[in-house]
Amino acid sequence: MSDSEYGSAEHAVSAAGYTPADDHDLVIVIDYGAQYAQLIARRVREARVFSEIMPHTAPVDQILARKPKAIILSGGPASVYAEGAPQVDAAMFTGGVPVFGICYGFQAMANALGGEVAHTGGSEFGRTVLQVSDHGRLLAELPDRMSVWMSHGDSVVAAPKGFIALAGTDGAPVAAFENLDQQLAGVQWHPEVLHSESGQQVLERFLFDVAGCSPTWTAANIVEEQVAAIRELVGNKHVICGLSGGVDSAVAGALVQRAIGDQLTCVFVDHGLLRKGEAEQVEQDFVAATGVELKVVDASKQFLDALAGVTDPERKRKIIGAEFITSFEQAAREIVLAKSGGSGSADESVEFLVQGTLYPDVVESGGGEGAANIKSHHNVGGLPDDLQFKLIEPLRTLFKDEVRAVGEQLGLPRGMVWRHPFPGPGLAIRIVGAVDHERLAILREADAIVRAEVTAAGLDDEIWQFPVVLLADVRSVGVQGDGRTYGHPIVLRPVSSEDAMTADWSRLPYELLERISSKITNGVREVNRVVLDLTSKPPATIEWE
Ligand SMILES: Nc1ncnc2c1ncn2[C@@H]1O[C@H](COP(=O)(O)OP(=O)(O)OP(=O)(O)O)[C@@H](O)[C@H]1O
Ligand SMILES: O=c1[nH]c(=O)c2[nH+]cn([C@@H]3O[C@H](COP(=O)(O)O)[C@@H](O)[C@H]3O)c2[nH]1
Ligand SMILES: NC(=O)CC[C@H](N)C(=O)O
Ligand SMILES: [Mg+2]
Repeated sequence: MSDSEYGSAEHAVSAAGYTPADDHDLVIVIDYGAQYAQLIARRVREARVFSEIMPHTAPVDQILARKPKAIILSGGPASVYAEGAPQVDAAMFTGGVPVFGICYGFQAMANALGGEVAHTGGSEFGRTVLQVSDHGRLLAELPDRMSVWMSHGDSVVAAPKGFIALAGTDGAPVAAFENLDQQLAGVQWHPEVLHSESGQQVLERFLFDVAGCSPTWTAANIVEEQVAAIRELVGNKHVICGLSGGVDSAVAGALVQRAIGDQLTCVFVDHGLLRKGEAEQVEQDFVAATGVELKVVDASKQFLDALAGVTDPERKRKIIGAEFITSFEQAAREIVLAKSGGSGSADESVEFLVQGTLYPDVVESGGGEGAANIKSHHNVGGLPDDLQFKLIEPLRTLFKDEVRAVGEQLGLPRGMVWRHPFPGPGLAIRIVGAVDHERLAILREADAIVRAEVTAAGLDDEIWQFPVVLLADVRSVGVQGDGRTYGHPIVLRPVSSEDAMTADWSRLPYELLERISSKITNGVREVNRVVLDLTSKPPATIEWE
């Protein structure tokens, strides 16, 4: 992944992505292939310091050119002494910028500065007891013994010269160190995961007491900053916003509306892959709350024709990404025609498209080196190469919970801000197999039953998202009304999450599951079996495709 995809200053100019105003500190997380790089960035932001991720392949001068107030080196799968392992350029430690190493980053720092890293045979995975020998500044006022989360096979056996070792575990003789003169520190454990006792405090000790960062940033800051940036970028041009009824586009649309008022038209594409009642909801909720001009495009025939017979998830995603843009282009032409009284003159063309793209969409769409491409989100990796619009994506560096904070700041209704996410490709990626009208009708019915039951049980706020999936190419034998049936299974996939980067399966009450199961098998033709997905993310993802 290139650093511009991770959200560098570059796209801020071309696409009005978000970079914080100069008066906020920036902390760069260098990603060594960690599972938790996003989580580190989120924790730093929770400490009210803006943070972005860059790949470990970025040259040091490029990193320093962004003028970070501090750098954090993430964990990673490699061994520092293995051939081809990513190394830290020693220039990272002499640029006058404080650096904090976590796990692999800690080992790489030790290795680069003359300490010793070895495979001691004392691997530690999961909960581990840490004994503090010297609190130093990094662990000041924290308990002498802490339960921390480890995931390593290598250990630092000798700290580099000038460093003070602060703590150890059975498997890691040096589990934390600091060098205050050079503003360098590191820990073997993962302070970013919730299972690590005092994890957030350790990060904050580094940010504030070692690195001298100031806690000035909040997601709400972006309202003011983005409104000004968008106004300047757009001038008097007309802008369209892809509005889905979901949280992200509602917040992005409301933000842009605040900047440019009626120069904005929102475009809702009814692609025929929506859930029951969804189209109506967009009109009722968003238009009522904001008074924005809304254009509804019925493109269901185009989408379903283009998807006919397609079973490969990535192909579905690319087709949907391209069809969305075709719909937006068509809508833009019609809007220009209407505004110009039929003349459609060139200077009234629509140059900009607003999308509610979030940081996880960008990170997960990956590609290139560094992060793997898990799935192409229709609004990032699924975009066509010859895109005619310039993109405005004011939420491109934010996580979901941060977007919700911005939505509340903008005064959007609670029900809209806290709505469960629904993916842009809609039910197409919840039908495992080819998509057609009949299968969509089956899934739509089952999904409506699930949503009604969850709401009736008062559990909407407990569950982060609840995909309902149709295994359209799987059949199993059932017995219904004393007769044999050969129907499809429906999968229930309720999850808890904070930001969709990781998730756990929701422990729902058996009575609710039972009600859902019997209502679906009684009420939905073609379904004779209901199953529950008990997988966290990772190893699975939330959606099935
Ligand atoms: N039916 C649609 N019509 C127009 N634009 C859409 C539609 N579905 C998705 N989009 C665009 O794609 C973007 C990404 O979709 P995504 O589902 O991630 O976000 P969302 O729908 O705004 O929020 P949420 O994640 O809460 O569902 C949206 O922000 C929106 O700009
Ligand atoms: O707008 C979207 N376009 C997409 O192409 C897309 N794919 C997944 N999702 C949503 O992203 C979150 C993480 O999903 P996964 O765990 O399945 O990757 C979950 O909230 C998914 O619903 C999408 N949203
Ligand atoms: N999680 C990590 O960063 C692990 C670092 C290194 N691969 C080890 O096993 O020790
Ligand atoms: Mg959505």
